[in-house]
Amino acid sequence: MVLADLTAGAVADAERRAQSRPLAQVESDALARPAAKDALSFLAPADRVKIIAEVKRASPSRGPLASIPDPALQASLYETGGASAISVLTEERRFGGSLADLEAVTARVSVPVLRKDFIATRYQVLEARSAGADLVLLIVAGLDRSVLEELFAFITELGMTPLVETHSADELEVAIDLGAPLIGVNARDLTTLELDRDLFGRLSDRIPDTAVKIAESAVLSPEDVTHYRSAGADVVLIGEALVTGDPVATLTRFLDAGSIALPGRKKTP
Ligand SMILES: O=C(O)c1ccccc1NCC(=O)[C@H](O)[C@H](O)COP(=O)(O)O
Repeated sequence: MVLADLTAGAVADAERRAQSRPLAQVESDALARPAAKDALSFLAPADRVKIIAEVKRASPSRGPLASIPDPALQASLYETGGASAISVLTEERRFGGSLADLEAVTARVSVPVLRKDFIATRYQVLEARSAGADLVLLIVAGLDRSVLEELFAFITELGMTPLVETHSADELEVAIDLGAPLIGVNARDLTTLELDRDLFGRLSDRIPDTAVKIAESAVLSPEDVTHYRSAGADVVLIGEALVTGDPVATLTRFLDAGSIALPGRKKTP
């Protein structure tokens, strides 16, 4: 199963890193960092869609996408284009990412940065904070409930914001029970890699208005952004469409396409 393999590989890679950088060291590096940015204020619902733009070199579903020799430059172009946050895929084996990418990006941009990886241990969370991350992804389908709750609390304790990712009504219930402030619905089934761009629209009404509603994956055109926005997305997370061509121009077109006010949608506290 893709998700289980990705998670096992990410945990094994973190265990390897822990041999040269023990937990006590990464913890002290994490605690020495300036406070994480308040991601919720950057991603709060507004009269237009917001975008989390992803630094993504490759993926299991699409293979190599772009070499991205300078991830910090890529991220700064995203910021120039109007992204409200940056996602950095740090998984090494199938996405070609690294913690060094994350560290380079957090050093360059002023918007919050998400560590996008297959997080299953406190060590990985501490690595995220020590590299300057403001947000950490937790995938409901990849974690036992007790681990999910523990990591959610730990991320919050470290001053970061968890983005809780779901792909079904049942997983959404878990995210809501946790009190997740940012709830993502990924169009991609991480066990089969199939895409369902309509899933967000089927689930979005169930997400409480107190949470920021994030549609993830499968945006290739401005029409896809309009589709998600019209279905109630506060934020859209986009990878593949931004890593080639001119990301500033693409983001401008995407933001224009999501410039639609959602009647009745109030700002989160
Ligand atoms: O992208 C994949 O193939 C993939 C496979 C297995 C687990 C996760 C995967 N991607 C992570 C993501 O969720 C996306 O990178 C992100 O939502 C952006 O998606 P896209 O705009 O479709 O590149």
